[in-house]
Amino acid sequence: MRSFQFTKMHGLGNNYIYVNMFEEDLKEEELSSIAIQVADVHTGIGSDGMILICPSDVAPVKMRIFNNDGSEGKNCGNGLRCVAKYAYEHGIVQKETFEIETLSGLVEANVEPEDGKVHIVTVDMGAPRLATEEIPILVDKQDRLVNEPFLVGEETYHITTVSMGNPHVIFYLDDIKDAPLTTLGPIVEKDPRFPEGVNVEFVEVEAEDELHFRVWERGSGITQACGTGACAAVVASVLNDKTERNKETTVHLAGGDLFITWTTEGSVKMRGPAETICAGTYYYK
Ligand SMILES: N[C@@H](CCC[C@H](N)C(=O)O)C(=O)O
Repeated sequence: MRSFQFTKMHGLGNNYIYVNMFEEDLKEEELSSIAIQVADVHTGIGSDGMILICPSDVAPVKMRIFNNDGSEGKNCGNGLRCVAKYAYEHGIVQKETFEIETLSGLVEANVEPEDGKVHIVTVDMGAPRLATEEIPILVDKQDRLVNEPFLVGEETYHITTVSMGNPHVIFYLDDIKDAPLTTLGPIVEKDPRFPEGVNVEFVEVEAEDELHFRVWERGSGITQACGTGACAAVVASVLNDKTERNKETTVHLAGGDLFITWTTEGSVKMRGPAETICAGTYYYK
């Protein structure tokens, strides 16, 4: 039997098994299968997926995220806050502001320690990418998709697409309680017009600085929160003239609140919690 040490952490209930790859040595070709195993609630630990905290050539630390179906994502907002907390608390970094490498580029994290422990982290997520080829979505239009008609079956919806390093599609609803998470979510996630799949988000506008948000995540299904998705929802809401640029917007997710600003300088700043659940040894064959 083989084993590795893990820490389970969550950001607003979006929970992952974190593995410190400065100390552990998991085989590259087994990462996808290990993510599926640890995420299983019956025979594993139970989680939305697995996140690796890795050495980097260009930053003090690098994050890799695997969804609970074993697919590798390119970014994870809640994961970034937890990686920042872990890196600071475990001495991987000594500064309160530092860069984290992701598969979609570098971001900057700022931790707010109290007695050596971190509970709140702000991440400068960089600029959203809006061009259709950067989402990617296969449509004739080359520039951004904002409130564009989108046919699913016989129903026409209106969508806005945003990449925060990973793909998001936003649908607006009058009442978040009606979000068709398990019906529209999986169909749109795998729609061939999104060649890499997509994270599907439903948003209700409460006020010009307040949104309600629910998500069907690519590769993981319903989760309590999606940090990149909440950032994408704030960007989409500015593009749709529902909220204001450079003004902090409170996003109410199933697991709690995130505070997000799309700054006039271009980047999206996300502030929110990061918590440790437990740590231990995971055994596998
Ligand atoms: N929960 C995450 C996003 C995780 C990756 C996503 N499912 C993808 O495949 O792009 C977040 O907090 O951003």
